[in-house]
Amino acid sequence: MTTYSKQETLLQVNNLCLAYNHRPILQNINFTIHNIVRPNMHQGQVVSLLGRSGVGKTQLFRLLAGLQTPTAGSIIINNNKQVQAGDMGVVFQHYYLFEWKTIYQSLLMAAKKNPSLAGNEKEAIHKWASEFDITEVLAQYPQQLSGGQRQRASIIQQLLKGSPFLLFDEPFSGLDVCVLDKVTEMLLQVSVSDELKTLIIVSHDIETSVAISDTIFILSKPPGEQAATITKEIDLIERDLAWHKNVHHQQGFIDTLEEIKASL
Ligand SMILES: Nc1ncnc2c1ncn2[C@@H]1O[C@H](COP(=O)(O)OP(=O)(O)OP(=O)(O)O)[C@@H](O)[C@H]1O
Repeated sequence: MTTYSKQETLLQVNNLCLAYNHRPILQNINFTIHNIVRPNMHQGQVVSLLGRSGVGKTQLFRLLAGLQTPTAGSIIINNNKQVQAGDMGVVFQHYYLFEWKTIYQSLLMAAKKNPSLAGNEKEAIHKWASEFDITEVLAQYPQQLSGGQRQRASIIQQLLKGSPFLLFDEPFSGLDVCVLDKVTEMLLQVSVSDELKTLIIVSHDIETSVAISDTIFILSKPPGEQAATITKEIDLIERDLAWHKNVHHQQGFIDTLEEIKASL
């Protein structure tokens, strides 16, 4: 079992509710993300929110991104600040990039928003571009890129902004197996780049999410209820399933997938 400790609270969701015209969609959502520390390791957090189609994942994603106001409850980051639009780096499913700007121009705009990069924007862009293999497309426009290249460019765009939180909407959907492997590797690389970097992945891809996360939260509707809530938290570290490569064949991994399927 890997040695680790859970330290300060990075994000706290308290009794979050959302309703449209008095129709409840999300009810009393509560969860906490802690800073996970392993001795001599740079280790961020990778958390997945899993749920069936239509259960309310996109609504929860929009609330976490600060793009939607809850009907009740709160999302607190940095101990006492209510989350607002712009606090989190948001990677949308369709990899939003400025179509009329080259990739380099878009990345430069993002880097200029990050005061800690002042004067070093160009170096930071080239470092991430080289690390994620998009150097050769920096001078091109988004429509000239493949889906995988667009995805990497839009992740780098958010990384350059420097937010400690990165929120991903369905990052694995529509990817072929080879690209999927690259994307999961890239996300893990991002998570170890900084101890306080927190990746929150909203997805319905159970297998990929379990393979790369340290914690899983299940969003589902309890029997007889109209609205969804977090019905289960699975600590993959406790199960010794986090931070291992090739975890797919372990019995604990297979059992966890079955458990999640039964809970959705
Ligand atoms: N603007 C809106 N007004 C009223 N109801 C809405 C609105 N937006 C979403 N909903 C409802 O909220 C519920 C959850 O939708 P949401 O898009 O969050 O689901 P999801 O889990 O992301 O689904 P999928 O995985 O299929 O994208 C649905 O019943 C939907 O009809």
